[in-house]
Amino acid sequence: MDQFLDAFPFWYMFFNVFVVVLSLVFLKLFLHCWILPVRAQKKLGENGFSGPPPSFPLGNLNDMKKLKPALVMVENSKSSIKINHDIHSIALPHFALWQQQYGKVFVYWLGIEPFVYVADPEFLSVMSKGVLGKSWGKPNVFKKDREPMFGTGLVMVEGDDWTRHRHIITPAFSHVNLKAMKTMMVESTTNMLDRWAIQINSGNPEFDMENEIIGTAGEIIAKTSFGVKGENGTQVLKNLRAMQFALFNSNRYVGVPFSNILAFKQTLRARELGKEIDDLLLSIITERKRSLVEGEDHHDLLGMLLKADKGKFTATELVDECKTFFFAGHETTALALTWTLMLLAIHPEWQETIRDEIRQVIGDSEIEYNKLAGLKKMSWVMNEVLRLYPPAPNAQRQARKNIEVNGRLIPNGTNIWIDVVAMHHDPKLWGDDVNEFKPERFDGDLHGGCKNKMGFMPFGFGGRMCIGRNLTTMEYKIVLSLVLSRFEISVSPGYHHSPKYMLSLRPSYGLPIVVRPL
Ligand code: HEM
Repeated sequence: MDQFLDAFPFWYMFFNVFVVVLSLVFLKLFLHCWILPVRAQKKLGENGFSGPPPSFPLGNLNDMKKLKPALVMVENSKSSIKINHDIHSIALPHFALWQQQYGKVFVYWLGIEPFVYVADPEFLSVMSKGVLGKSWGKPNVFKKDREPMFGTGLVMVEGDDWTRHRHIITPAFSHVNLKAMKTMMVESTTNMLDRWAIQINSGNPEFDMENEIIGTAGEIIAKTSFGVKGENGTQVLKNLRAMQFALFNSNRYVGVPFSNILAFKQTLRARELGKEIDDLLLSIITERKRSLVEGEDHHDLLGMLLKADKGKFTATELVDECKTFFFAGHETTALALTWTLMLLAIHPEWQETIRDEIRQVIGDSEIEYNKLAGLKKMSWVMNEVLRLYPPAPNAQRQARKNIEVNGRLIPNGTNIWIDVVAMHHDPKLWGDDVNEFKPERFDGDLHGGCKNKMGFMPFGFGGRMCIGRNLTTMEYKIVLSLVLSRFEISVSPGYHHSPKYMLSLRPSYGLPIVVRPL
């Protein structure tokens, strides 16, 4: 070997450079995967953050995977079905267990990423106050993982970029603009209900409501975001759903070094679909820009953005915002409606109350946007559903510098995991009836009587509160009004109540509902 290297000085030099580069790569990996996490763990420990002991390289992922979501007993008697809504330990058993051991604020690890778990609204309100609030970004580990879904859309951007995006996008969600979307929502919902009527007439009154509503909500969000018309639109919708499936219907190890290689097939598939979606959306945007010059109007979010934007967004940013609207607004709204149908199906008295209100406020005429605000009891029901079954069951942040909260230092780079389900089901915040379906708790109280205002946060908190909440409320009220005006619903005996966490909070086995025309 030495003779070979002496004879070939070039190879000798190359070998040396290769060894140095390889050593540097190993050193960087060692620093990133071992030294920094160990240092972070030590610092967090010194600041009083304890938690379940992590192992390398999975952190606490194995403990989390071991504790599987359980099935809740559904009491089925002749007259009624009783369902237990105490779901925290069902959907998130690891957090319920660790909370008992370490309290409402503790540290756990996703791979080599430390997460401070927070289920204490007091802690949350201190950490998100004023200047402190600006010190938080979105976890890099999720930005990378969800890049094909959100890119640099509003959900993921931070700092000055976030201010710019939010400023440009906010007017698109104004009441005037939302009003123009009513027809699209009524049209898609009526098509679904007409299909139901045909199926019931053919002798099959049972529907998987999760499927039904997700399909219709997907169509609505695609129409209201970027106009789903034509082949391009339908293809985008299909690809968007396939990408979400590729990313989240698999066993992935977020936070574990090289986990992308472990889930190579899914990652590749998501990237391929992402590329196709980007190309399709780009062609829709180019076409829209052309038709805008010709004075054509489009009453969807993209149309409104293009009109207001006047070149402030690049084409890539517009593509990312369209994807963001779809992913942030599609399943969340669909699941709010799905859980509502489950709860109303087991509470026929509330079906009747809401139906009366619809008769009084809307009557037999066509739904008008301005009348939706008058559906007050429906708003209570919506809030109560979002409390018991929040479609966005957590929020995450990452410290962009060393931050002190209540005298405890959270080191730069530490992630925060806010457990919304835990806070929404905490008897100390809501009282002994916390797990009962009681929409009237929101009568005259936007926080439903919660002892701490931060304890109820279905749409997030602070400046990053959901930008689509008015759109969602409008869609929710339109779909529910149309459903309850034509049908009454009950839960099928085949329903298994087992809410599970998969990005959103969803039924594990669908939601079979029996539908009867009124
Ligand atoms: C029931 C329905 C919905 C729920 C429960 C929901 C929930 C949330 C939550 C919790 C956040 C804050 C996330 C965080 O702090 O990290 C958020 C942000 C966001 N939501 Fe929604 N959302 C819903 C519907 C929608 C709809 C219909 C759209 C758009 C069409 C939308 C678009 C967004 C966007 C763009 C953000 C990021 C806002 C920002 O960071 O400035 N959401 N949503």
